[in-house]
Amino acid sequence: MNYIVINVECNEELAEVLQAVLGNVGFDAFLENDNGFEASIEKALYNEDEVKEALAFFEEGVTYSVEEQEKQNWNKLWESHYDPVEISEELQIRASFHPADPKYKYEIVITPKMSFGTGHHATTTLMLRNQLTIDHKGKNVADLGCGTGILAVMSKLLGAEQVDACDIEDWSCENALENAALNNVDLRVTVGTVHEMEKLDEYEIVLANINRNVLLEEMPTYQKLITKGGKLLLSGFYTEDLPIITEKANSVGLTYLSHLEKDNWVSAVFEN
Ligand SMILES: C[S@@+](CC[C@H](N)C(=O)[O-])C[C@H]1O[C@@H](n2cnc3c(N)ncnc32)[C@H](O)[C@@H]1O
Repeated sequence: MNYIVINVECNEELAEVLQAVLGNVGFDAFLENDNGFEASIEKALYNEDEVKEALAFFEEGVTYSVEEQEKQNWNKLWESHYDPVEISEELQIRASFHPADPKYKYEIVITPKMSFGTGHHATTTLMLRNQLTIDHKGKNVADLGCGTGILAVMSKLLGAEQVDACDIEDWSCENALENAALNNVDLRVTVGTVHEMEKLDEYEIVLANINRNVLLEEMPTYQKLITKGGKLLLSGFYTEDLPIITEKANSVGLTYLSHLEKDNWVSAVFEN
């Protein structure tokens, strides 16, 4: 399978914004470098006009080039650039080629490949930080849009009993299972959306780091998936979208509890 990779040269501030813009037109893997970042998308999903239109607004201070790459090359590139990330004093995310660091209570080892969820993106960081504040012991957890499976693995490290994960991309599901094995935990992983998960079980904790529109559309199903008193952790949307997300959550019977912010991204906690 081939991928379209856009190499964007810009400053750090713009990189955050542009990654979000490209995320909205389907790009789902981002690799930062000294001059900006690279973003990739499966070739079949790439729409050149849509991308040109999205980037036209940012002509000043941004240059970019587009190339086609094979999946394998992208993975090699990723590995050579991947640094460990400290999420909190307790938690570090690293690759298997980095040494373990005993100063952390929790470590998650990730081989990211093409999937989103390396710990480098603000939304992943915020979800993990929210998870660290929630009691997972003995609970059933669903991770919707699992990417690398990083949040699902975290749930297991925090003592969850059963963790089910799903993603619409089959390569993410494969990668989540690979990462589960790297961290010596068991996950059940399904290709598909929350509608597949509905058939499996009910959950005391539901995690969904996807995007604003998907969250708004799927919110009624999230509510049905969560046991009474259970928690819903959401991310993938900006600070200015917190009111509309909260309004939708309230309309299906979920109560806002708290939220964290980083680089204009949010992760919010709701209760059923
Ligand atoms: C922002 S990434 C989050 C990855 C990981 N959970 C994390 O927190 O870093 C969103 C993931 O959701 C997947 N996705 C997009 N729409 C989805 C949907 N409706 N249902 C399930 N997964 C979806 C994408 O393929 C992508 O892997």
